[in-house]
Amino acid sequence: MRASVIQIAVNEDESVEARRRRVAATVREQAGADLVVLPELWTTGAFAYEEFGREAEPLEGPTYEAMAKAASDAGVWLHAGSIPERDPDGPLYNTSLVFSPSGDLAAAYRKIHRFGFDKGEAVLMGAGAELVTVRLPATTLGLSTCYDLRFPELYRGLVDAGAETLVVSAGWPERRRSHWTLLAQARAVENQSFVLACATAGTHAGVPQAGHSIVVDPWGEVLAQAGAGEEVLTVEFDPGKVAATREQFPALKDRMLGLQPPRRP
Ligand SMILES: O=C(O)CCC(=O)C(=O)O
Repeated sequence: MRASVIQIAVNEDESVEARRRRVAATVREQAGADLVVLPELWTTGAFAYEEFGREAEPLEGPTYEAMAKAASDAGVWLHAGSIPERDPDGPLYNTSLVFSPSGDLAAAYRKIHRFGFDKGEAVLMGAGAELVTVRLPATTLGLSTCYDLRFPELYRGLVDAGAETLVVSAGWPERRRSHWTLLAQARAVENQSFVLACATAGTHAGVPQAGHSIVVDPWGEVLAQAGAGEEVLTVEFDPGKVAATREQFPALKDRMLGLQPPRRP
């Protein structure tokens, strides 16, 4: 299976519309790949909080239209990263879109863990509540977004739902880059799954982005990692390695569920 992880630079000197056109053209260039992955909130930038409301789109808005067409033009499965979604009946959501090679929407995932503690995304957006997997011909994707990476129980839920390839679409800050690489490898090892983690490059809202998108195999080996700038990371991997790893080292079968909390003295 061939995947292209597109690490987009999100800088303020480019309009959202220009970036949308540029990203669509880059997706089209990936014809021949099985799967293409984009980062989180690449229209606005994950830290450009003031832009969220201004650039929010209905689910089937301009980014949806452009990405659906790019997926079908290239004939690829496209994880189109996330958009600030305006729910007509509710708040904004940080919503990832996955398109099939014919350009149909295969899945939408609303980010469950919102970042910012008591500001930014945590107060501006609503929280998703549903785990999302997507069946591809060769593997099952489990979807997650950025800060989700810090919450291992989400990934266990995805694995229980059949995920074999964990996709993390992110806008991760440079300041915590070491956590990014460490957590991507940890999620791969503990879940015996591939991890495809796509981040942004550039600087927006004064926050330098980490870049360093990464692909990790179910044994925790790094198959490819990007540098700091804009880059397309192309990787070939054997989805059969998930079943082989889980069979040869069946740690997932040794989970002890339903543990009792400690007794009070
Ligand atoms: O957890 C982190 O360090 C970064 C998370 C983040 O930037 C996000 O979820 O947008």
